[in-house]
Amino acid sequence: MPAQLRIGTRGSPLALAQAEHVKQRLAAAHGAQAPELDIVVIKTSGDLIQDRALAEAGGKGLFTKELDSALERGDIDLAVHSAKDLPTFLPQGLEISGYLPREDVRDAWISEKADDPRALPPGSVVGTASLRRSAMLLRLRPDLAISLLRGNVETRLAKLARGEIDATILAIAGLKRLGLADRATRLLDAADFIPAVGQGAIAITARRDDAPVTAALRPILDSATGVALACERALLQVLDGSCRTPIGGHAWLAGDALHLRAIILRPDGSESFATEISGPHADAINLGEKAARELLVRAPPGFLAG
Ligand SMILES: NCc1[nH]cc(CCC(=O)O)c1CC(=O)O
Repeated sequence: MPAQLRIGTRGSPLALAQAEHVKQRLAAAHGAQAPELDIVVIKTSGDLIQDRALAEAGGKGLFTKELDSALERGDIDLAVHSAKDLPTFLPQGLEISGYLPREDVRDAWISEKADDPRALPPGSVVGTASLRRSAMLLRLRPDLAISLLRGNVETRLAKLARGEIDATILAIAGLKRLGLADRATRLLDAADFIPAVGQGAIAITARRDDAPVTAALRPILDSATGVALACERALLQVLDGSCRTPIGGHAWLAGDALHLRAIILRPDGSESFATEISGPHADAINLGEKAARELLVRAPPGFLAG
């Protein structure tokens, strides 16, 4: 057991809450033998960039690059991420050690104007920076206006409170971790509002060759979440969508069977392709890849180019 574990995290309130959660889990799992646990905040370029075009140009790695470097340099021993924000590929020397047990994967609808997207008055403005949420909303309600809404969860809720937008959609997992679950007006059914790959799961990355850290993490990691995430991430990897492609993917275990629901959409919601697939959990990666290939065959050429 290492004498000390430095837990790297971004500095947003959600990231800090997740790092604190990991720290508590480690403390509880190791009891009196627990190493000294220190949270180390790392500033990432994604936190500094408020402009969506720039953020898109940088891709998802924007939120993880500095954490990766800190791990590689040995400034931290593990890094805590929202699985949803992890890019498909990590630098060579790093790996996903695993995931904490997954939270509720669903999206939460938040609005005082209507308790469901279908009931919102025509032409209402919904704030979201997520292409997936925007495309799924427009699929249901092409008349709605989407307002780009960057910033952390609190910023978004403040814009809603000031009436700058009529509704927003956020992951219930994030709201729960921030103690804000009571803001949710309703939880959207994951079967027709398919969550993002990784939504609701906290991932831990570490150096690939760091056996003591990996061993210290083992008791807090959840294998069922690992199976579901391996499937979802295989889907994403084969789809290889640009960061401008709306993609939903949700896998879950029921007994020994693994189920996967996946969707790709045009950003304006005018066209979408969805699939559902099941199989033994040992085939997690194959199932994800198979679903992705099916979607690629059905969609017209260039669909994923955005
Ligand atoms: N991209 C931002 C982000 N990354 C993870 C979460 C929520 C927590 C989760 O999905 O695990 C959020 C905010 C949101 O989508 O509402």
